[in-house]
Amino acid sequence: MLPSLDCKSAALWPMDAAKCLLCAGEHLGSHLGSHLVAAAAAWAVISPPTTTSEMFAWWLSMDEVTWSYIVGSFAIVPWIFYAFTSYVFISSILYSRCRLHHLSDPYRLIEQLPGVSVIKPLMGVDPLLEENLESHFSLSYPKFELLLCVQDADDPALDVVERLCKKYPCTDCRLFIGGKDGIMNPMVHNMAPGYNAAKYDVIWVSTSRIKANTELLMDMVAKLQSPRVALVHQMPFTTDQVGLAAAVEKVYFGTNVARYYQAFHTMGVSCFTGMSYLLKKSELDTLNGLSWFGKFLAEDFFIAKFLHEKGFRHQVAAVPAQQNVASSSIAAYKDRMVRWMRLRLNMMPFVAGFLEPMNESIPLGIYASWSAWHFFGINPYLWFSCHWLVWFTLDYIQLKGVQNHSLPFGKLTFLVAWLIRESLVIFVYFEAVFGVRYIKWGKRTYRLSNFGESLEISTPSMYSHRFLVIVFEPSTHIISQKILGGDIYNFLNPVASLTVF
Ligand SMILES: CCCCCCCC/C=C\CCCCCCCC(=O)N[C@@H](CO[C@@H]1OC[C@@H](O)[C@H](O)[C@H]1O)[C@H](O)/C=C/CCCCCCCCCCCCC
Ligand SMILES: O=c1ccn([C@@H]2O[C@H](COP(=O)(O)OP(=O)(O)O)[C@@H](O)[C@H]2O)c(=O)[nH]1
Repeated sequence: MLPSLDCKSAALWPMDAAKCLLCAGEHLGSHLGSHLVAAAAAWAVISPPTTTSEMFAWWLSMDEVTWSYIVGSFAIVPWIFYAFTSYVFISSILYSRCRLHHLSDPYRLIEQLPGVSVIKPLMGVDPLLEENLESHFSLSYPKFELLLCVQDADDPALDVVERLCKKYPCTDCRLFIGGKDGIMNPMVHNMAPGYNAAKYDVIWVSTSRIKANTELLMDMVAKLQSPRVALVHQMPFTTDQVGLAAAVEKVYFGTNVARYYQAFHTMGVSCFTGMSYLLKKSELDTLNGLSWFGKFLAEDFFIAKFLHEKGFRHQVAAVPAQQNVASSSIAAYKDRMVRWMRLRLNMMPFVAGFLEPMNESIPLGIYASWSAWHFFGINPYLWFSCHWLVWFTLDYIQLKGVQNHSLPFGKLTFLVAWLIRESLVIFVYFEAVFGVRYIKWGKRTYRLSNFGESLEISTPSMYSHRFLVIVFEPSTHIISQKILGGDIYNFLNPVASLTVF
């Protein structure tokens, strides 16, 4: 039964009036019918609520003042994000202009350059792998060794390694094949024998994508000399490659990543990506050595965390890391972003799950446009357009600062790549959230839990039963139910979905 109401005492706009109409409806017909009649009448006869507070108050039968406080609190949040984002934009643009690309002079700081053990984990071949490896073989640093770690004996990277060993017979170089048993993280598994055999205290982990040069190594070595510093890392960036996918990658690393990387550095917060970094082996060994970090998938995050907790500072190298790969595609870029996002979601759920997306241009723009309308009555479309224009312009300035010379593409390509990057974030986020525990890297899928601290190799049975899909097959006109043989990652990936169906 519907609550009975004294219709005469109604007419307190709009809730009571609606209830009164509901009451009238009760006398007229069926239960559901009465609700519909009442709702339609309330909207048709009485003018609908005009402010957000009135609307919520009306919907949820709550007093309007309480709702206006609640809605007002929500409307303030984007301005806090704006304040933070403004700091991030300004500090990182200034950082790129004033600190980045300013090399330390090692000879001024150090009398004798220390030896460096360079560890290169290798798996598979990219057309530019040889160029990347050669840039390490040909370093003119006075004392270094190359520790080349190849995943398994039939990896095609071995041919490239053999060719370069013959070409540079004077380079101190050793080869390790097959990794160290019992280590989950595939990259650490691969690098462990090289790390254990290193003869110098300064270790440089330089992944296969990285193209190196002597100046950047000198700069990193100089920065590592302070007794308070145990880790020097390069901010990730890319070399100049042709194609839209390469432009999207450059835009991502040169805008979004650079912004956080540099701004957090100015705040003393470590933002670290483990694709190219120098560390003191003696200090990592007091934390049980590199192999111990192989129990995490995000070894870089935990190395940085534990060294920081030991009281060490981290330094950012003057030169951004030059990821030099030819075989990039937007799908591969998206998959990498999903993998990284899942890692961050496991390790920092609140930061990656809420703060990070809320500080992306589209969600923040929509939120702030509503807030500007709520507080000041500003047209939300106008606000969003201005918001995007400012964001776009600042990103362009940021990218130019990180690039430090002319970009390999024009403004129109930048616009297209930027739009793709900003829109893809939303898909990446949702794909990462569904199936957040499962991360595919190298040849395996892993399952993470306990804030990224527990890691196990995932078997198909652990996730194959999770998604029941209704399939319509046009050729036979049959509607059937199928169990998806993978996690939602496959479901959201159009290419994989086609294969499954
Ligand atoms: C009030 C608003 C607050 C906004 C806060 C926004 C927070 C944004 C946070 C992070 C964005 C930075 C993104 C940097 C790129 C990260 C890349 C990444 O995810 N890397 C992971 C995987 O690394 C690879 O692992 C394999 C290895 O071989 C590869 O070479 C690696 O690249 C990596 O594991 C994760 C690193 C996490 C770094 C983020 C640390 C940020 C900490 C921010 C703390 C924020 C506090 C905010 C306080 C206001
Ligand atoms: O199973 C694997 C996966 C990766 N790697 C190496 O780990 C490094 C980082 O891999 P990738 O570029 O895939 O990581 P990302 O930078 O995308 O996180 C590279 O040198 C790879 O050769 C490895 O040795 N074994």
